[in-house]
Amino acid sequence: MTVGTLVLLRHGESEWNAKNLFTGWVDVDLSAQGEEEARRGGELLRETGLLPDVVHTSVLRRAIRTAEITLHATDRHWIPVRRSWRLNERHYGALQGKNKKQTLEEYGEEQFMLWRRSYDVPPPPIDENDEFSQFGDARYATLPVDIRPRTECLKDVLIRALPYWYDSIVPDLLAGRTVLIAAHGNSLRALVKHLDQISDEAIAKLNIPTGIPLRYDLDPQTLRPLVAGGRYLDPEAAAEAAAAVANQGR
Ligand SMILES: O=C(O)[C@@H](CO)OP(=O)(O)O
Repeated sequence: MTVGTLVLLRHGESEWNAKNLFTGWVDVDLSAQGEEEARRGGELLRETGLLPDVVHTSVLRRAIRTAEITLHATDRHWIPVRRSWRLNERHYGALQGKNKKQTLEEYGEEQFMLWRRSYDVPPPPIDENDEFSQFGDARYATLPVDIRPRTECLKDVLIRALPYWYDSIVPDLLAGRTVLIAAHGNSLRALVKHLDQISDEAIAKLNIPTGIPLRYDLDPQTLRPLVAGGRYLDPEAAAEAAAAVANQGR
């Protein structure tokens, strides 16, 4: 059995990353720096000859635009694209729209980190009528109300992402394709947790930088990574940027 190559890409810096706001399902755009990061991501793919055959994104603008810019830079703007809410960022509940630094000051380090990085503690749910709720959003209109989240912890994200992984992404990999997933910090953390079998405790320390492609070569039988953690196409920039993500709020 053969297997294709998996490339994970967190969207470039968004306008709300730049303002240090919890974002989740709020559909903000890329910042100018984020657009530049997406272009650089595409250049890295082109330089290393890692040309995607198919792309999967969330239904959020920052991932969709990152995929477009990245593919444009690799001259692969024509490949098939599939989108699913199952690749969306983790729904940040009532924290959506709140400043990370102020939240840290108001609730303290322990609570802040529980909400931000614990595996199974979700933030408080968002009110349906909150200005940052997605309850009336047309793109989720066909989702039954009982699976439309009001908040999510990382475990919830993994549970809703796995059906898409197995039903839509794995078949592309088993067809030998190079598969690009353009998604989000926490939906990618959930996928990486699954692939690398990271413990519930250890996943709290894993941060994914914006705009740097992460390559995974997989065992064709088990679909587990041949190299744990995969390989960033620019490892030095990735380590520096991941440390900056870890320090957000401080
Ligand atoms: O705000 C968010 O939606 C995410 C990603 O930007 O933030 P964090 O890294 O704090 O989980």
